[in-house]
Amino acid sequence: MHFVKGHGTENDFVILPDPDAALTLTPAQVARICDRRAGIGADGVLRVVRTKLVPEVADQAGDAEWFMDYRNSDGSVAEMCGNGTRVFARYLVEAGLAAPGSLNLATRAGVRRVSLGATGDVRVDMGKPRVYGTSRATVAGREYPGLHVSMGNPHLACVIGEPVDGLDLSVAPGYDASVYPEGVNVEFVAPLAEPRSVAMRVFERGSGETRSCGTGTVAAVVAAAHAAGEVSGEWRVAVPGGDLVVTLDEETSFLTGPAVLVADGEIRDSLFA
Ligand SMILES: N[C@@H](CCC[C@H](N)C(=O)O)C(=O)O
Repeated sequence: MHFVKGHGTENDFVILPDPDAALTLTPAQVARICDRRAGIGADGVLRVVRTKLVPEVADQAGDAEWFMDYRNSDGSVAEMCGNGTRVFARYLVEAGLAAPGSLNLATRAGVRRVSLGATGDVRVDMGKPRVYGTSRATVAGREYPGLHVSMGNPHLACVIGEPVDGLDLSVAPGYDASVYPEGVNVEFVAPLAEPRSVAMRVFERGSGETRSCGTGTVAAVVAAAHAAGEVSGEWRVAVPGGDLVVTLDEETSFLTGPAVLVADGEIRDSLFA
């Protein structure tokens, strides 16, 4: 099985080209591929498959030729992955499966429009963030209030009054399972000195702490903007893996940043066994 490795601000993925939907990928296989010692290592898997061959999404995918089948590193399925869409689009262009410019991608959360050149940053229209009130995360016995934001997948974005570096995210933050029955991605967000600039760390559902999360950065900006009494504007989000730009307007949100492919290889059958 051919694979490509890529990342977006160090949120890293194993890309599995499966244009004809020949691959049945089990959660255990995904977890083995993503294992950083016994496998290739990644925060998640992006299976690249023709949308028309995936009945669960084909009906709502419009003209999106390619479906991003995203899996977390524990093998669980997620609705959306913002950095994943950017890396997926970079792969399509570099593989000659799409031309530079704008293209629609199918995801489990709906169609996302991605814009990119032959090289350089990738921008994705992430859709309108949905805010469902407030909730709380717990870290090391301390409670942090946050905003419940849906980016197609669930987020709890907590603006905190301290630097994010000091948080112990080696253990999953606690959350209210009655609010998030399917689990949640938890962001901790600290405003920086420059206007519209925040630092963020994230504990992702199904992957643990990662060095970046695209849907999480948009949720973080929604929470930071909400705290600042703003609803639109361009924000810089500093994550452990680099910098991303999030733009909010009344209708939608955009995520812009680097997406890089770093390796090609073959997975041996023994990893799938
Ligand atoms: N890293 C992703 C989000 C991946 C899915 C998430 N862990 C979930 O389960 O919802 C991103 O860049 O958005």
